[in-house]
Amino acid sequence: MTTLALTDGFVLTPGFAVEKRDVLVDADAGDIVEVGSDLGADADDTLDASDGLVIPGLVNAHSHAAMTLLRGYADDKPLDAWLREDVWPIEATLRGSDVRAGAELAMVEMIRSGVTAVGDMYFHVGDIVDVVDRSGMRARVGHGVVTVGKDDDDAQADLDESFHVAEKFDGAADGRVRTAVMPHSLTTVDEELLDEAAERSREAGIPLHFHLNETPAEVDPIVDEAGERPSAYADDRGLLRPDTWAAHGVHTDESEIHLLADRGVTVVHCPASNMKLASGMAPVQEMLDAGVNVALGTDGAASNNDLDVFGEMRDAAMVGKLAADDASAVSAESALRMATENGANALGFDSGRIEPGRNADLAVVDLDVPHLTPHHDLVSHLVYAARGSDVRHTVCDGRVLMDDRDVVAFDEGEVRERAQEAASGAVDRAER
Ligand SMILES: N[C@@H](CCSC[C@H]1O[C@@H](n2cnc3c(=O)[nH]cnc32)[C@H](O)[C@@H]1O)C(=O)O
Ligand SMILES: [Zn+2]
Repeated sequence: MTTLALTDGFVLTPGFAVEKRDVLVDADAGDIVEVGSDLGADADDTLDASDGLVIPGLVNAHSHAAMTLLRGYADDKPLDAWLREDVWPIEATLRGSDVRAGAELAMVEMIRSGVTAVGDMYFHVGDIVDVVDRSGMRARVGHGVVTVGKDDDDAQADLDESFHVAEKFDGAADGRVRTAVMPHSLTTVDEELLDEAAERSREAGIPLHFHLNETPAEVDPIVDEAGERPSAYADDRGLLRPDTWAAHGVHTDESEIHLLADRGVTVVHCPASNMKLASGMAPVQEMLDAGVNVALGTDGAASNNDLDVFGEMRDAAMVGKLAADDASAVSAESALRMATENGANALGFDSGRIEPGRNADLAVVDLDVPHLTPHHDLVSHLVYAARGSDVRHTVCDGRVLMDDRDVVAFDEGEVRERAQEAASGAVDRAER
């Protein structure tokens, strides 16, 4: 066993107490071995966590990582117009090498801000898997299926591709990559193909991920045509299961909240994206009260516009209070739980809590800065005052991905250059 000790820091316990401890990790197995005192002396390697707080690596449960290429390309528009007029036309020009460049930029950005696991829906998934593998991160990935506007053969082929991708890449990167089948949404995939997605994925034991109730335009047509709320429609298709995680859940009524809770579905709250596209406010505190597993996601960088999950925690807490007209709604503790344990549950990873036997997915936040002083309550600081750039070290699966703000796997300058080139090339092709 090769061991790594994170020494001399404070550690966030599963109960969200903060204790002065070392964390000993099995770098081969990728697990946490022990949380205790004086564990550095016998370890093969050490990572200095002094003046730092060791937290579970954050989980970005809904993203389109390669959309970093479109950051700042089209802003200040609502979802439907933004997708149809700007995003989809330029995405149509993206090649595998572009998606790779965008994913590299995303992984560097996420590692720098202490994210160790991401749920990602996109295309050219093989390229994304390759980048995840090299980055050292953990991911649950899938091919997003859109069937509206396609003939039957093309629609079927897109769904088949999602299954092909899910089967081919599951367990890649020494098991750090897991997969799911990902119909884009209930309104962009035809009913029969949603039925097929549900049935085949259930038989094959593959999880499901889709956008749910992001805007009224994703709700009203279903209510009009099927005569029921979208979550009931999804349930009739067999899409609501404990291994389902759905993004957004903004326009979700009380009956749906109880249905989602009952079926064990995770809802990924994406507060920045929901604010920026003016999609609305998800009933987060109501979902938490009903027992829904609520996680956090950035969504793509083109609707956020960064991949900093500290920002999502703060936004979730702030806007959650505003929407509930209650300053006690979406507490710091619940926002932090969403970004750690709940996110890990959503993606099916044994991470999100610092205790022996769990995945050694960790981040060390530098506390030695003005905006995190004084130390009344470090959970409060993580949610209300910290930002991604406060992360000093990132560890995933027992390996150091960022050491003292130096991302190990990538040359950041080269990554930024490749992303800039890919983005410019895509714009040229889209506007030609
Ligand atoms: N196979 C599909 C791609 C689906 S990937 C997932 C899609 O979700 C899109 N997307 C990004 N953010 C959002 C959002 O907030 N709501 C809905 N879709 C989004 C993203 O641009 C991407 O096209 C195709 O060829 O068009
Ligand atoms: Zn999305």
